[in-house]
Amino acid sequence: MSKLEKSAIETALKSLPNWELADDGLSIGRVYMFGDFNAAFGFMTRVALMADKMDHHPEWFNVYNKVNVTLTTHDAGGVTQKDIDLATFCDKASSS
Ligand SMILES: C[C@H](O)[C@H](O)[C@H]1CNC2=NC(N)=NC(=O)C2=N1
Repeated sequence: MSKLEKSAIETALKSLPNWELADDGLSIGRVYMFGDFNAAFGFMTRVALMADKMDHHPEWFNVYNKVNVTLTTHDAGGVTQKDIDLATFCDKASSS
């Protein structure tokens, strides 16, 4: 899958308002806050199952109720449609 141009990433992020393009342009990221660790880990579990189905895995960091998610496509060396699709799923999974 090929790397998206910066303008295409910015267009896609209009539908993902809490996501930001990293300064180096190579990844997108978002911080999620949950009520407690149980809710945060439930989110991570839902995303992990989908990520494995997609064969596309997040870089993330969890402390208690906070999850920092970074998405990039290593194989392409930047952001691809797979990152946009997984970010869209993360947003859905964060409210289910
Ligand atoms: C062999 C396997 O398909 C690849 O290594 C997959 C696994 N998961 C991946 N996840 C992410 N985020 N980027 C990749 O390029 C990637 N590649």
